[in-house]
Amino acid sequence: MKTVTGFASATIGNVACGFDVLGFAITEPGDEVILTQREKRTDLLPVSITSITGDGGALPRDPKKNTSSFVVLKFLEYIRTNKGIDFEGHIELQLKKNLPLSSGMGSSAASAAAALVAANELMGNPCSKMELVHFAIEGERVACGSAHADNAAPAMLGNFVLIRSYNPIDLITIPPPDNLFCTLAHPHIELRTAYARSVLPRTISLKTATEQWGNVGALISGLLTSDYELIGRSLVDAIAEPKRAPLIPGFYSVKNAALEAGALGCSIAGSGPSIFAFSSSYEAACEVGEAMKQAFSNIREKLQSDIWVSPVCKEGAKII
Ligand SMILES: Nc1ncnc2c1ncn2[C@@H]1O[C@H](COP(=O)(O)OP(=O)(O)OP(=O)(O)O)[C@@H](O)[C@H]1O
Ligand SMILES: N[C@@H](CCO)C(=O)O
Repeated sequence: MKTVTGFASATIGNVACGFDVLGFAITEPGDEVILTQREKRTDLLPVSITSITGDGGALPRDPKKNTSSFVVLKFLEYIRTNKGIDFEGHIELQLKKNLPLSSGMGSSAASAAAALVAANELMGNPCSKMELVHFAIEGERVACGSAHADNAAPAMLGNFVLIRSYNPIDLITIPPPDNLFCTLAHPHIELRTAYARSVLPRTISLKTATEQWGNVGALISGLLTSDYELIGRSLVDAIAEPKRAPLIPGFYSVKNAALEAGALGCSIAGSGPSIFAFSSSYEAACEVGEAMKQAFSNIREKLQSDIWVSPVCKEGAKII
């Protein structure tokens, strides 16, 4: 019997202007997946879920429906076909769900990335993280019907990750500037990614597209040159934010509070309802967090929120 624990942290997709093509990881919170290898298969499938904590009973226990176990099944198929490793035993999976569901914090991707590094370790590390990330991305299809990579890729690889192409997958990791800090405000409501995607426009005008790709290019340049002012000016989303803001009570009040408190920029984290902001020091990011929390509690709905202040995580999914 061998036991391994994988950890992967929350991630923030889109980063304002990079809808489905840009995301980054923060250092905490994150999901933990504990895998225990048994010699004998105890089920038809080689993976079974023995416990899930922290989800209030909301997540599927069927191994084909939970992202954590689904990606391990895909990984085992892959190493059998491509690496000549035919695993005949059984894997018991325990999921410690520390990330809130439908939060915009990449909850489903964190479970998948944590499970994959643990499974890879159990099997003697036959795959690189660049190989594993493909399964994590497929896990997103199980979670919300779309295999977007802007949570799964940074959950696995850390840093900022730019998805240059989906077909074939071409991922570019971008290390963060040294003094960039993220404030993440998670209001206590849920917004399902599938629904938040359904409100988006199917087509956009050339004017909107021009504005958006100008900002994506400038944001990448700002990250690579540690130009904090440019990073701030580029955090503009002309496509998703205007459509999703009405789904998040108090979105503009919280965004304005963050900017007034000195944030470089602020937008929706992934598909929401969480909201993120960047600052150029830890102290500034903490002040921004207080302002965001206060603003959520001041709106008509008086929303409670959790605040995290974090640098960008450079490590990605890991064994703990
Ligand atoms: N291990 C898992 N963790 C979280 N959600 C899972 C997991 N496995 C399956 N799901 C399914 O994914 C859905 C949650 O997905 P959703 O994409 O809305 O949340 P999220 O991962 O927090 O999203 P976001 O990318 O916006 O942060 C739920 O329907 C849930 O059943
Ligand atoms: N890019 C995805 C991220 C989901 O967290 C979306 O905006 O729908």
